Amino acid sequence: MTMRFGAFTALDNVELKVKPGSFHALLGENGAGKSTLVKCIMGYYRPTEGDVLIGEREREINNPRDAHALGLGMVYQHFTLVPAMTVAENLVLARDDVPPVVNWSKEKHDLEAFLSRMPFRVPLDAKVSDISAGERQKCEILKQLYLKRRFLILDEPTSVLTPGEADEVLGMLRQMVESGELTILMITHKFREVMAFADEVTILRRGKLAGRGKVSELTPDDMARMMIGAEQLTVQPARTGEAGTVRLEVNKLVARDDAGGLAVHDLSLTVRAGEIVGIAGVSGNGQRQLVEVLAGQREAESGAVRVSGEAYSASREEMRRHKMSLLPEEPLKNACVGGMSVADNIALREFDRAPFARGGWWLNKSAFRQDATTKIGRYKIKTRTPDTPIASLSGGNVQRAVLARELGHDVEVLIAANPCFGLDFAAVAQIHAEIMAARNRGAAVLLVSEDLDELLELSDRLVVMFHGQLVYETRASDADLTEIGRHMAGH
Ligand SMILES: Nc1ncnc2c1ncn2[C@@H]1O[C@H](COP(=O)(O)OP(=O)(O)OP(=O)(O)O)[C@@H](O)[C@H]1O
Repeated sequence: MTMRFGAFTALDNVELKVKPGSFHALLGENGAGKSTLVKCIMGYYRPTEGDVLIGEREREINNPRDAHALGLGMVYQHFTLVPAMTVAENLVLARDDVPPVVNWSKEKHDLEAFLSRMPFRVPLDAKVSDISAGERQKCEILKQLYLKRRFLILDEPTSVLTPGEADEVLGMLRQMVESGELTILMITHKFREVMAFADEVTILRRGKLAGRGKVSELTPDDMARMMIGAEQLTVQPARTGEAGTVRLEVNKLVARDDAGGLAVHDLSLTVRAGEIVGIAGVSGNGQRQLVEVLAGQREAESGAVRVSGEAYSASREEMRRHKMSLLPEEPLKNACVGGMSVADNIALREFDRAPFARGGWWLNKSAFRQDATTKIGRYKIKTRTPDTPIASLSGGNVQRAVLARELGHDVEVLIAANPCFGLDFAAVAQIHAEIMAARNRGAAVLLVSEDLDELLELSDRLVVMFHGQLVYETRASDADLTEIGRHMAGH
């Protein structure tokens, strides 16, 4: 299969073979072409050249409906269920043949019968907004099975799950594969998952087939080599220096969520210069709203934030004065303008100052482009040109572009929310190294993450957030995982 976007070749004569009744992993760096390949299979894109064969027969897949009719289904990284509806409503209404009047008692009866054949159960009458991330992902998978799709493509299905939930969901899928009910193609960045659950692996590098084989005959090192070729991994600097004075101070902060519920409740926290404070917690416990208040994207109801001793209201001028940087989650949505170029997005913080602007209004576009070109090189952003719209970059490369903008200069306060979500291991190594280097240079870092390993690796101090409050605090070096897990679950 070959797929060109204009003059750019995203997939170059790639071959992928998935055996029936197998669990196949698809690996590759950010921008390697994984999503493009599966979108071609699912009929979202029409490949420039190449075919999809199912059971050795060439098949015409012009749109996702054709793919569904052939039994192909896709589960995404983010949830697609309607939160305000029940699980049963979500399942029934996803069908192509929903009758104009639904006989719910019959449908429920049929659903119960369907569930009794499945290796895992979900609460049919619960509202999707009330169930955990693990249960939601199980529902997404059940929905595909309910719609009679027997070849499932999973695009990083565990990135919103805790390691325990991920193992549970993948373990159940593995059982279904072993019993011959299902075939799976899974995009992932986690070698642990590949080693534990997959039979075979295909590896892409820069749009080309870089390797494939049986997982039992490969080590994570072999796979990493095929993924990155001769590129060098960034080495993480050692932790140096002691924490200094308080830089960021949050005092009795109260903030509400969009529905008016209390999301952040009387929260107080300090972060010192040269210190990384990690916030652990299951997503949905107020972390997002806390970061939004610090980023100036949400009004606090009460409480105060101080930066370097001064009152702080998240204005652009204050952020500039205090050298604050932000790495929010979902960077394309929260930190970029999708239709604008990579260069313009990189310049968003500084565009109205010299050398990018003169007299406050004349914008020097060539200065934008020059600065962007340097940062594109330094942060290894895979983009055709600095003028390419940022929305057409792969997810990992959007993240790198935001990183280049936010960390490409002096930083005194850094607020990062799930900064490595969806990134390949080389990018994770680079971002972790950048965050540690900023800390070592004296920045105060607040790191919100759902990845406990990341928090333990980077933090000096760790706090647990539950129901909008900080319920536990420990030095990362003394952290006890069971204790942290207990507090994350609210016990
Ligand atoms: N609609 C599009 N228009 C132009 N270029 C695109 C489009 N979609 C993808 N690309 C380019 O194709 C390349 C492969 O992107 P793709 O999303 O397939 O990567 P990926 O391996 O899934 O990466 P990630 O792990 O970051 O999700 C990238 O360089 C991207 O910029």
